[in-house]
Formats: sequence, C-alpha cells, structure tokens
Amino acid sequence: MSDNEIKNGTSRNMLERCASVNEYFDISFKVMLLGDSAVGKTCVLVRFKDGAFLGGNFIATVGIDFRNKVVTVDNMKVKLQAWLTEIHEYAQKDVVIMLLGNKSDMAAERVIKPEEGQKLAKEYGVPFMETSAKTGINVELAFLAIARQVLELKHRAAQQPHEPKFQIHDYIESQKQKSNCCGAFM
Ligand SMILES: Nc1nc2c(ncn2[C@@H]2O[C@H](COP(=O)(O)OP(=O)(O)OP(=O)(O)O)[C@@H](O)[C@H]2O)c(=O)[nH]1
Repeated sequence: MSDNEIKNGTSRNMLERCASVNEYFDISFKVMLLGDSAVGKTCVLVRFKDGAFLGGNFIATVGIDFRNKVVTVDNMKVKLQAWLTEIHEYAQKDVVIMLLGNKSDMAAERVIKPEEGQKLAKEYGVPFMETSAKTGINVELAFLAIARQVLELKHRAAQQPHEPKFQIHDYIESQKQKSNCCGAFM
C-alpha cells in the first residue's frame, strides 16, 4: 500500500481493521466476561481464542485481560474483543447478556443442577448455557450467539417489519451440546 493510500481515510481505516488481529473484519464488538474468581473466565476466553485449555495451577487475573477473535456470521467478519473484568456494571438496554455455567465436565463435583441455571436465567430473561473450557463444549457457540444477537440489535432499526427476527434462545437450543454438569456461573 502506498503512502498516499495510507493517508487516505479509508485505507487507514482498513489498516486499523487488519493490524490488531492480522485478519480483516467488517464490524467489531466488545464482550465482557463477569463472574466470581476461579469460575473459569480466563479459561473460557483462552478456549474461545486459542482452542486450548489452561490447566495447572490457578493464577487469579489481576486487573483486566482481553483477547480478540474474528468470527464469521452470515458472511460478515465480526471482531469480538472479549474483556475479562471484575468490574460489575449495570448494563444498558442494548447490551446482550448471557448466563454461562462453566466447568460442565466436572460431573462428580456438580453442585448446581441445569434446571437451577435455567431458572436463574429465566428470572433475568437471559439465555443460559453450560460450558466447559476444558472440553470446549459450547464455548464457541456462546460467543457466536452473542455476536449474532448484537448484529441483530444493530440491524433491527433497518429491518422490515415482516422480516423474521433472530431468536437467541432458539438458536442456542438448536446448536448447543448437552453436558451433565456445571458448578460455576459467569
Ligand atoms: N475442570 C475444569 N476446570 C476449569 C474449567 N475452567 C477453568 N477451570 C479451572 O478453574 C481454575 C480457575 O480458572 P480461571 O479461568 O483462571 O478462573 P477466572 O474466573 O478467570 O478467575 P479470576 O482470574 O480469579 O477471575 C483454573 O484452575 C482452571 O484450570 C473447566 O471448564 N473445567
């Protein structure tokens, strides 16, 4: 790319879109993982980004951490910037919230039944999913469902009234893999 092209606003924008993750994206959103210490937020993030499990000694996150990943939703490249934070804030109306019960692989140590997770999620009117950073079950799906729902909110204003709306609950139910356990909410 020439200097002239770099000075051009569009090209600079393009450079910014490619620089941080070495992959082009059309739109970018922030995803925040909130939950008690040691529920597995870091591991879910690493599983989503790198497809690996961080086993071994637990080291609590100090401050904040984030990872970027570009996913494809309906031919759109969506950059998800997933933030891990201990700051609990009241979400605005246009924020998509999902309840995850992590460590679903730990069947023997289960303390919370799936129905209890569902009930809590229903109380808050949010979707619920059991995940495992260890096995990877439902981790990618959780982030994809969030990306789809955020895109839906963004496009809703432009939608025709007769156009079917994306239903995050139906999407999750049709895609999710069942597991037998969970012990930690985020
Ligand atoms: N079996 C199992 N262990 C997990 C899973 N996810 C995380 N762990 C373990 O749980 C411990 C805590 O995981 P972290 O991801 O560091 O927890 P965190 O929520 O980020 O903790 P803070 O940094 O204190 O907020 C680590 O020892 C992980 O290896 C999981 O899905 N299954």
